[in-house]
Amino acid sequence: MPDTAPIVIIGTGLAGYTLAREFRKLNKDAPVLMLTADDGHSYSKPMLSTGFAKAKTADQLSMADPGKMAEQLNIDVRTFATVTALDPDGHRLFIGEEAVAYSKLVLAWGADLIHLNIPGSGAGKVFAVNDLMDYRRIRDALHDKKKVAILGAGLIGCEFANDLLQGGYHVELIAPSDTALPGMLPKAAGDAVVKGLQAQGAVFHLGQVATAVEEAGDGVELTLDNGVKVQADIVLSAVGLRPRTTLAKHAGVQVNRGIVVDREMRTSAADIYALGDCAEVDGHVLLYVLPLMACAKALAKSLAGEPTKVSYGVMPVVVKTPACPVVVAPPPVGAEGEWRVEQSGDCDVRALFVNADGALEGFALTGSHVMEKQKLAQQLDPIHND
Ligand SMILES: Cc1cc2nc3c(=O)[nH]c(=O)nc-3n(C[C@H](O)[C@H](O)[C@H](O)COP(=O)(O)OP(=O)(O)OC[C@H]3O[C@@H](n4cnc5c(N)ncnc54)[C@H](O)[C@@H]3O)c2cc1C
Repeated sequence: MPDTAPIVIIGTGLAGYTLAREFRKLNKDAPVLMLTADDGHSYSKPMLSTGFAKAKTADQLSMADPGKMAEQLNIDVRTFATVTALDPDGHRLFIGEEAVAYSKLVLAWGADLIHLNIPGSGAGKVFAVNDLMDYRRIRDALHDKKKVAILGAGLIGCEFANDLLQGGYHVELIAPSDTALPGMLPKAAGDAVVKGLQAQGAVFHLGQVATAVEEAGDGVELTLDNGVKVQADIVLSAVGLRPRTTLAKHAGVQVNRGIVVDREMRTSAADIYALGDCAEVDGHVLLYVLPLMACAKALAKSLAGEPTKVSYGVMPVVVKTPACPVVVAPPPVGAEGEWRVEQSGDCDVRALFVNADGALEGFALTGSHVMEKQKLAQQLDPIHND
């Protein structure tokens, strides 16, 4: 490895750019090279599922182009530079045939969309949104159109349903679950979200999967497994994300559900770190902004010479469905206990996850109960206590 090799960060999402910004606060001039497979614009990904309601174009959601980021942070940014392999022993990575040396390497390359591969001639009208370029594509596809079929009723499916409804679109959601946000919320709270979105005009096909997607006129027709046909201008697939692990695994870096890192974001390979949607930090795979911010701050210090462990506090997740507001602090994986649910009206649910000793381990709040977030969060133990 040449002495002059830069710190290389792969990924210019919130994880990559936040790390670069935090690092520059501590070290003004160590060379940093950022590589990204996309156009390198800095944007807030959570805003993508609020863009139709606010009538924002992709350009309006971009906060800075890569040139501006490079100038602001005194870094190099290479766009449309897809890393194809890692060579941890040689302290190199590859962009196709080109080798790039690093002193330290940070993997901030996010998560892959899960694709369903539904058979039929309409596959070209199935979209998914996981970055600003996807958002640009779906906005273009929806120009002058009115109807969207959404596959999946998880966080992203429900947020886009709410957003598209607010933007004036007709929305039908198709999901195999029996309620919204399954796995994240107890059923009563998921049902409150379903009712809230229905009140805004959404049509739900729960307990169903799409078995075919065929072109029909300018749009598509989906066939559900109960035989029902759903017509739409386009389909938005929102069936989930999976941390990107393939290149790391091929390079012999330990992966599990995500790229395995300790609380200093160190992978199993020397001088390689990971954070954000691709990382499994101390056993936690949390595809949200607050965890990656905490990781970026800690890793910036470590890269600047002060080894620092990340400390996760209590990090409730706000689901952006104003039709039925939701805040959830899921109980720890494997926690034993029960949901105690109180409900008033269609949309107002307070669900508390309580263990055998009566201690609060998690909560899910909808409607007017979201106001209780702070009070309840104070009663939860942080993920890390030190
Ligand atoms: C619609 C939507 C709404 C959301 N809303 C919220 C919310 O309200 N609150 C919240 O906390 N979280 C929310 N999230 C999740 C949150 O946005 C993500 O956890 C976070 O943005 C992930 O950032 P990241 O930098 O890890 O990954 P990404 O933003 O996905 O960045 C990955 C980067 O890596 C690059 N890359 C990938 N592979 C390669 C390669 N081989 N070579 C080079 N570059 C590569 C990509 O081009 C990109 O630059 C939302 C997510 C979505 C999709």
